[in-house]
Amino acid sequence: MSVPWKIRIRGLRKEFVAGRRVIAALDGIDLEVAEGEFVCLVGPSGCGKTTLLRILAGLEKPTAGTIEVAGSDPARPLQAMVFQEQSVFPWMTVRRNIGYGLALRRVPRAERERIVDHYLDLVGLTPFADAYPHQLSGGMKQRVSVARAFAVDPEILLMDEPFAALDEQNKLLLAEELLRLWEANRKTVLYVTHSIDEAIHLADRIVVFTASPGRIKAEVPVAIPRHRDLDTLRGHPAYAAAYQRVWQALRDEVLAARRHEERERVAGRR
Ligand SMILES: Nc1ncnc2c1ncn2[C@@H]1O[C@H](COP(=O)(O)OP(=O)(O)OP(=O)(O)O)[C@@H](O)[C@H]1O
Repeated sequence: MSVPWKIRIRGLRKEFVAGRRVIAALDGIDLEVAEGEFVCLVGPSGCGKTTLLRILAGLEKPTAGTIEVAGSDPARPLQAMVFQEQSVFPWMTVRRNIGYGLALRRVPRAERERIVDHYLDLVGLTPFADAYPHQLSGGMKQRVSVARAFAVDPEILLMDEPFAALDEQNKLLLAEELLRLWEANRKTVLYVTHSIDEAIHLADRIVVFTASPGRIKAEVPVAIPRHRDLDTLRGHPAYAAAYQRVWQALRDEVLAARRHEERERVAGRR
């Protein structure tokens, strides 16, 4: 049976208990993401974006509500996650890092090598296939992480500020490469970023969260055709409109998050 959504979230609430305090991280999240859609999540610090990805990755349990991921093929992993911090294995070569998930899934060696070669080529790391992570730049290591996530062909891809630690120019290049990969292989992606610019570059739809506890404040479709080219993107009339809508929704929430953090500081909880 086919469903119109790939991810469906209903009434999601997540609380954490820290000592005698209960922290509500997410509250009343309802969200549907279509198959092959690229959705960016933006919101003030601490609004629960990472928590939402971790719940989708099965690393946290919701306090209330439901999360469903429509799986089309039981042989494929449900999700793969790419984190901000470099999560490549330092003792493995680039080739073995990219093939790691495939080896875990016992994909036969010849098939594994074929897939790894394909992604090495797509992320431009073929000449570095036998290098170790300490021989690579930060941007190259993140390319390895992204290639590893695509290589296992997950139903959905969860990306938590994957390029945040990189300098601006590398961030732009990596975002372009990610789009190239995604356009060749339209996965359903949930991508967390603090950058409105990056969100408009990447997303079909931007979901703006409120300050903690995170609720959905606005959903902004990005009506800019693909293939999006950085040279012309910012001059597109829909760019300014999307930027303004996201920033208007976000501004008050960032201020609210800042006030909350100041109160916590005064109370000595930070
Ligand atoms: N394991 C935990 N125990 C207690 N509180 C937690 C835990 N994980 C997250 N929180 C709290 O839940 C809230 C949401 O955190 P989360 O990291 O999901 O926010 P975020 O939007 O990803 O923030 P940032 O943009 O700064 O990365 C925060 O108040 C955080 O302190």
